[in-house]
Amino acid sequence: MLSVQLRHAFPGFSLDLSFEAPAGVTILFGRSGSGKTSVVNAVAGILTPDAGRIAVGDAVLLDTARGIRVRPHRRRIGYVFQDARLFPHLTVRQNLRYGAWFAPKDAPRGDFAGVVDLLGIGHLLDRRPSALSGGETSRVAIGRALLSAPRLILADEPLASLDAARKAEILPYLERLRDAATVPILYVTHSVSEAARLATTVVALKNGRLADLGSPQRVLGDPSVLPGGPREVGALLFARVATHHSDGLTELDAAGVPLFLPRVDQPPGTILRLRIPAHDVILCRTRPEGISTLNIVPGRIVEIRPGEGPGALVTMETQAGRLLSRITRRSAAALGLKVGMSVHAAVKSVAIAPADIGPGAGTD
Ligand SMILES: Nc1ncnc2c1ncn2[C@@H]1O[C@H](COP(=O)(O)OP(=O)(O)OP(=O)(O)O)[C@@H](O)[C@H]1O
Repeated sequence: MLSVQLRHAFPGFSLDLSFEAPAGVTILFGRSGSGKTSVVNAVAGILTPDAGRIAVGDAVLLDTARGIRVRPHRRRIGYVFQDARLFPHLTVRQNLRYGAWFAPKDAPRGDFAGVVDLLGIGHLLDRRPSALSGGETSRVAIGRALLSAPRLILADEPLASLDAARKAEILPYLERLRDAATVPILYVTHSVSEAARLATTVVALKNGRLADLGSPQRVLGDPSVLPGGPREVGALLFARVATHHSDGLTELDAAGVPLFLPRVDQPPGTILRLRIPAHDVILCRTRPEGISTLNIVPGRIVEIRPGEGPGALVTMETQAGRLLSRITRRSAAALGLKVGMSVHAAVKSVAIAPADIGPGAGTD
């Protein structure tokens, strides 16, 4: 468990927040300038706040009241950067071992073979960084961080500079890391898809304050804390891969509700999380007929939240989980939508982007 309490004043900006990050991935989320990097810098020891306490388990890294301030290189933090910063003159194996070199003698030794296997880099061990693709370089850098016997992993927008194809290549390894790592991972991103794929917990920041903290299902459904506002709001559902059909569709089972998606390359039985953007969900008063949409999910309205513009966000409780639909207020009025009303949500199979689907169980 990482515990962070910070108070700091920059000219024109102040940070005042506290949160606890359990094992798994804690996504630090917020608009540009909300204070994410300042929090990361304080945890890393680059920024000494006016007041604060930072601890990982029993290890106190900072306690201004007690005059404790562990120096950055002694904090035992594994960093995963945007640019991987491998040593060009060392092989992959030597780069990985370099991580362990600086681990304290009494720290638990990282499991070299296990980390190599987790990241799928066994065939790269004798190569130099110049002979690696960008995605492979990132995986080696993650391995090096893991082998430094860290108490905590800090990842500051590690995928921000990569194109979509490379992100898609690395995200599965980060998912494996989330499920395998025993230490907390504090992960900064602006991307709601990345947050939905990886988060165990989401910490949302606004103007240097904690705006919300909780499960990705809940926090990613609140437009007021998302960096992109209502355009990014969506539901996070959990479903099991049931069958791959011969026409290229994969059938999922979301708590008994069948959902059809374009083929998802995961074996039957795998639990998936899928983000369903609210703007892709159509609401119908009655079960729609004669439409092309394959996924029709019955539910009950539990909230109607008018937006600042012409839109409204409707939350439905369904057997598959909470679904969100962004419609116009005009449509809400025309349909006479009210809390408690039974409705049907229609979700096109192809509306759910591959980047919004990944393995991972729920966190509630
Ligand atoms: N050393 C500093 N001196 C003065 N102001 C600072 C300093 N460091 C950060 N700030 C201010 O603190 C605020 C938060 O910055 P921070 O970099 O933590 O935000 P962020 O959420 O990480 O933003 P981004 O997503 O753009 O990286 C900004 O307004 C920034 O200008």
